[in-house]
Amino acid sequence: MIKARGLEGVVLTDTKITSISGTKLSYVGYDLDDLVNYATFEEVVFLLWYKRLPNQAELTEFKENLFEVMELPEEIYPHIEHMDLNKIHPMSALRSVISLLGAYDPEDSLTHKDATMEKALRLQARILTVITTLSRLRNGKEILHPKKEYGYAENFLYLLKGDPVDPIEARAFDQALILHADHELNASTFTARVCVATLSDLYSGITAAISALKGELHGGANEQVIKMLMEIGEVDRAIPYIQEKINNKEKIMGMGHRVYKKGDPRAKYLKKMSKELTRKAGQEKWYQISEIIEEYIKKEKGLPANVDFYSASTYHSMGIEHDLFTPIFAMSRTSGWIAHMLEQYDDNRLIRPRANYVGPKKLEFIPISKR
Ligand SMILES: CC(=O)SCCNC(=O)CCNC(=O)[C@H](O)C(C)(C)COP(=O)(O)OP(=O)(O)OC[C@H]1O[C@@H](n2cnc3c(N)ncnc32)[C@H](O)[C@@H]1OP(=O)(O)O
Ligand SMILES: O=C([O-])CC(=O)C(=O)O
Repeated sequence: MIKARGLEGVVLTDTKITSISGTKLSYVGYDLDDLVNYATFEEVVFLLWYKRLPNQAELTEFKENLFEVMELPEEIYPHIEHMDLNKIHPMSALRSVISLLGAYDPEDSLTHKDATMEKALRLQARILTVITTLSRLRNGKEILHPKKEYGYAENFLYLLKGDPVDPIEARAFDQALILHADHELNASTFTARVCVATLSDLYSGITAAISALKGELHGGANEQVIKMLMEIGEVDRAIPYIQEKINNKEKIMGMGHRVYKKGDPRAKYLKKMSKELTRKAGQEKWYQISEIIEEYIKKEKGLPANVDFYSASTYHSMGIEHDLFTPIFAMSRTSGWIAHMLEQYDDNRLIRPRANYVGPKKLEFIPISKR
């Protein structure tokens, strides 16, 4: 038996979705740099699911199809209204509501491909509405309805904050969604694939994946980054704060990566966005503190910033609530999770590794009355 702690370096499967080579990242053969500069999130979702870029007519239809199913079904609202949304973390609420949406979605056979793609569309469209609805309800705001003329990123910002949607923010947010859309066999994607490899459905896979993304070693790191920035508060406190953490052998959230040892290719884009948007919001200090931390950790520990690091100050500068950062990651990654689950269905084998037993052996059984 081969043993690899944390499955480091283990190749589970072939994939046609995402490739990581050194510090180069591509989706279905397209360089991330081109996608982030020239594509929209919807084009990337289409690419991940259908393994080719859409033409204009296909993209228009895909966007319309997403829009058509964006509203939440009526039967979901009583469940949400029963949740104490000011106490429950939105990532937990999201996990539960996605599971509920699955309960109300028809249980079609997995061999019925069209039905599976319709489910995929409903999931991608409604995860947006779930997050914005959770936020608006807990803030006592009326629920808004998606607008057909808005793209996915714009609709998210609109449903969250209302009009007007700032075009600079909307483009940055769209790019952030592209940057988070897929990342090969990260922990949550692996979780989704393990789940559906039992021939469970897409909702089960997404619920499982959200659960895995929630942890702070994975997607949950972005919320921890903003928490850290807020604790630091001022530029001159950054170095002493980080030094103390390092002396206490604590991890610095948003730094380090299992695969990228020399740099995460997504981080430079988020860094640029953070610089521009914090400046636009008159909050440049969050970018400055982040940059000090990044340089210090690189020099002292040789660790690069990952995708979660600069997304924190970027989203903060857009006025997004901090506990929505990880749900937003989930919203984007739903596209990649779905792509991977579809790929898993296409060439499925149950995922079932082994464990090396190291506990006690041949113990004498003592009946409960004598223990
Ligand atoms: C979207 C994403 O999921 S990106 C990752 C998001 N997660 C984070 O930002 C959390 C902070 N980072 C980490 O915990 C890690 O770097 C991970 C989990 C991302 C990758 O971890 P692994 O490849 O398993 O590395 P591992 O945790 O074993 O660390 C190796 C060494 O580097 C150190 N290290 C790794 N990351 C950090 C960090 N962020 N801060 C300080 N030290 C770190 C570890 O303490 C360990 O040191 P040691 O060998 O002296 O014990
Ligand atoms: O690939 C990983 O291990 C984590 C990551 O960066 C991601 O999921 O985007």
